Amino acid sequence: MSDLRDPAPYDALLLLSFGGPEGPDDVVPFLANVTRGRGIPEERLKEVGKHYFLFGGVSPINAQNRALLDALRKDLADHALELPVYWGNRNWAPYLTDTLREMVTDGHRRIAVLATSAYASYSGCRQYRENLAESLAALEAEGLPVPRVDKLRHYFNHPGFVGPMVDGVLASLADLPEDVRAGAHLAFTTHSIPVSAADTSGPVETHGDGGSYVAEHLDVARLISEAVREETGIEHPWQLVYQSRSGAPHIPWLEPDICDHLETLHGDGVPAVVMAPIGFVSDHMEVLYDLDTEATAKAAELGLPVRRSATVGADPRFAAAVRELLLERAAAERDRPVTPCALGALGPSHDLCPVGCCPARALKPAAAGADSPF
Ligand SMILES: CC1=C(CCC(=O)O)c2cc3nc(cc4[nH]c(cc5[nH]c(cc1n2)c(C)c5CCC(=O)O)c(CCC(=O)O)c4C)C(CCC(=O)O)=C3C
Ligand SMILES: [Fe+2]
Repeated sequence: MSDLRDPAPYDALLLLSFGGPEGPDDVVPFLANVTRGRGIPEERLKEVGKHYFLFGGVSPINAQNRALLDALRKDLADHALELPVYWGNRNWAPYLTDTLREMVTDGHRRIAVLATSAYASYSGCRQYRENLAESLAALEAEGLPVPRVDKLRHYFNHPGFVGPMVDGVLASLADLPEDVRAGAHLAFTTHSIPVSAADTSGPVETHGDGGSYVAEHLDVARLISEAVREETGIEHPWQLVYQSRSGAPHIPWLEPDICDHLETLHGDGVPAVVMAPIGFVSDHMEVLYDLDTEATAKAAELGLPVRRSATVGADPRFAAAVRELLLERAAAERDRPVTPCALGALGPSHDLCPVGCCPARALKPAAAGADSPF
């Protein structure tokens, strides 16, 4: 087998996600799981609960993950790779510990993990690694074998992630009324995080200089806007903005918020805006509520035409990218030479988070990093 067709040493793939409620009775226990020990104000929780109830208590994230599972299984089968794919979540069923227990019981010992979070940050990377460590510790306490888990690198700049978003922005531009299309601005949005978390995101070398989180998003935004310009011949002005802020108001988070940004653009006479949620792998509740509901209502109030571009979701190009990431990492684990695939100025992200990468407020064991206890 050529080096890039052999999944060994991996014997299974785990899709690791956030999880979300599947009905009204799930909403409060789900939010309790998410916020365990995190000091999110009561007011904010009530508000976010309302967002879920507005959609019948059902988060879109689980259906998105089921579709991605199907796409991954199809892609692997189409490439004659017999690697089983499992799914586990940090905050709702199927829970990560239960899935890992099932994987170990099925005989798997060397697991590649794809997290549905493309960028470096505490919330998007280390928190997933902490949850992996907790689940592995639970298996150990049950007397079960502890598998080795390797988290696949951040894929924000992989062509299989960027390409579908370029198509999404082009489709949204085409959907705008013709008279405002050429003047449209692109507003790339991502989850706001505390400025202190942004500044310490990624490896220690990037800390204090704004961190990896913002740099990675800026690279993706630039890649998408350049590809759009190449396709349309028009240079649409763009900016990276934020959404879904939580936490106490006196703590600084990344700004501006998308709604304030829409107001500013409207005040500047901008005729239309495409909102591109590059920070989200699929249509999460943040996309459905904060953009499609709240920001879209804000734009209507201003009389500003807006469109929200598609997330990557279960695009077959993304499924293929996951296979490529796995095969590249498998070859690297076998000490074979590989050239990791990445676009943009930052290059391929690290395979193993170094010590101090995306630090937590309180140090906890984290798996799949240089200082993993497993
Ligand atoms: C960077 C980032 C991502 C992207 C990376 C990734 O995808 O993981 C992400 C994803 C998600 N966040 C989600 C939901 C929530 N996040 C919360 C709270 C927070 N998120 C934060 C950051 C992020 N979050 C932060 C800094 C907080 C503050 C509290 C804390 O420091 O922990 C809260 C509590 C209430 C609130 O504050 O909003 C909820 C309910 C869902 C599920 C949505 C669905 O159901 O479709 C998803 C995919
Ligand atoms: Fe990290």
